[in-house]
Amino acid sequence: MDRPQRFDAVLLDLDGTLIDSARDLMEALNRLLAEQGLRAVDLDETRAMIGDGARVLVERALARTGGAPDDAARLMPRFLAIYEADASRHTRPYPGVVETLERLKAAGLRLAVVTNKPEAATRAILEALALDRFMDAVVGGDTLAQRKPDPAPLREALRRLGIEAGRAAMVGDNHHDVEAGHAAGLPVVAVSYGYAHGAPGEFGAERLIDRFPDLPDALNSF
Ligand SMILES: O=C(O)COP(=O)(O)O
Ligand SMILES: [Mg+2]
Repeated sequence: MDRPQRFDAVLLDLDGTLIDSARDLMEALNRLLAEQGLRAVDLDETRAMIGDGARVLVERALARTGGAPDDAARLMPRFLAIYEADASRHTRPYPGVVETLERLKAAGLRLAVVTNKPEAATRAILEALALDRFMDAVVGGDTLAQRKPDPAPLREALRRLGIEAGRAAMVGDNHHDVEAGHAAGLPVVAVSYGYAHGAPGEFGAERLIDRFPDLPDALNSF
């Protein structure tokens, strides 16, 4: 691909955009829930709860299974220990992600992950899946005090890349990716295959793609 005229950098959401991580998150949740004497959640329930960081994931899982959502804060260290010990057993990049990231880098774009997943787990997964080599910056859900939909993590990624908001695009699967992107002054490409809460076509993103390999054309269409 040619370097898109409008962009020098692309900020990328992780879960539901670059990687399908639902099964490892479900298995970690189910170990935690079993320890609390609560029922297991299935994959569809897990997908519907991903997207607002680990703490909200645990809160939602407790609420759904008859536990006390208020216990989430207390249970976080245990959940993260379980999840981080085995975060990439089943987690894989979506089809065409590796090849597409290669194309974006070859076109001279700088890339950053901006995710609500805690940074330690994010870095471990990126390394395990050999995606870390593409990333010029990584901002996790606990890197700053704010997380998406707050624009602060996107601004922090741009600062680390040395890129102005006007020269970057955001890519993500959820409404908070669109909100954060717009609040930071970035156009947004939404993906339709992730863990969206609602219809991705209705989030107000400038472009909607059904496959990650459609991203270069979407970026070139601005
Ligand atoms: O950890 C989560 O809830 C998901 O994170 P992401 O979709 O922002 O990558
Ligand atoms: Mg996501």
